[in-house]
Amino acid sequence: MAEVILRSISKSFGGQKALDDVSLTVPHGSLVVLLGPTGVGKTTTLRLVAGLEHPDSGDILIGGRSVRGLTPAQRDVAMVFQQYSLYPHLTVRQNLEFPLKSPLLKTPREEMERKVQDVAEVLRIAHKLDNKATALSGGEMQRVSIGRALVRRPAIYLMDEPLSSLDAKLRAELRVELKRIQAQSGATLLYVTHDQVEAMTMATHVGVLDHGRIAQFGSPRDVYENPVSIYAASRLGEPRINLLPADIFAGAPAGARTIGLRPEHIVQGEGEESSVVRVERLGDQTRLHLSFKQHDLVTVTDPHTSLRPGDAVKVRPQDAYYFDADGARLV
Ligand SMILES: Nc1ncnc2c1ncn2[C@@H]1O[C@H](COP(=O)(O)OP(=O)(O)OP(=O)(O)O)[C@@H](O)[C@H]1O
Repeated sequence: MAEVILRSISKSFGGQKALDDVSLTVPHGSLVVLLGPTGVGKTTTLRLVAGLEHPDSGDILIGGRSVRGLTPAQRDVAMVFQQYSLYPHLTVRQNLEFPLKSPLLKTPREEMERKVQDVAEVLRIAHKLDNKATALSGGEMQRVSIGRALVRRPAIYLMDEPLSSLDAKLRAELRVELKRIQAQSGATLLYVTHDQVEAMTMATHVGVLDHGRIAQFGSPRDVYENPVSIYAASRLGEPRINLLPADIFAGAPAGARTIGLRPEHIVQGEGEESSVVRVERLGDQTRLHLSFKQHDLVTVTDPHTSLRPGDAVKVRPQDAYYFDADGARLV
């Protein structure tokens, strides 16, 4: 496993800048999640590290060595794509063995069998080892694709939304498994997702991408608690951060245009009056949709609340964020 460094990477397709001067370090043994909406350059970043694309400028180092000019195989990366890519004519076992059969690795038969069995068990596909890859459900195929990466110990694993095609239960299970495997084995992983729950629960570091630039890089907790901008603040947190005109409450600092309130920044039962629009019971969380001076506010409340639509609730901000007219954080 190795540290991966991107140094001032830029990449355009036609006239369109996909990445604009991106510098990023994926520390040895870390799980770095690239987070951002569609089209910000997440997949392009992975493809550049893998050697499937080449930067217009900048350099990529894996284990301290520039990989310029090296083929994907020479870079020793294992990539899992959003869409499974299996050999359909082979069985699950043969698909999982395939990466170990590379002439470079020369894996002994016994070790290969053990690795395949271990990975199949972790990914809950051991009972399907002798099935043809085509005789699997979509979720099973995706687990085999993840397994094909995990049987190896490359310098870095690159994963592009590997769990997005799985159902919610399996996604939640594999999220925990992948994190456990990574933490136990000390693997280095660069992981792309839209899913903020994956980012919050799996990442050692989060890189928030905004139109081909790194908007913020830090631990998930740091990005959540200390966002540098409205954009970064909006990437994490469910329900999403509430954004209102800064002067809607007294006490906004000079230059503030927007106040950002996460649910925990809204004290209920004190302050100014709002009215309940809806109480949304999600099982593990009860959300309170409020109307405050013509603005919507969403927060969480006691699961046993007796509040009903039309009721009045007092609210006041506590430790809120303030942003300037450009969306940059002030305090
Ligand atoms: N091969 C390509 N040819 C032309 N444009 C491309 C190519 N690959 C990416 N792009 C463009 O580069 C930008 C970044 O794309 P990229 O796929 O990296 O985004 P992303 O953040 O991974 O999005 P998604 O979550 O939808 O996969 C987009 O504007 C995309 O249209």
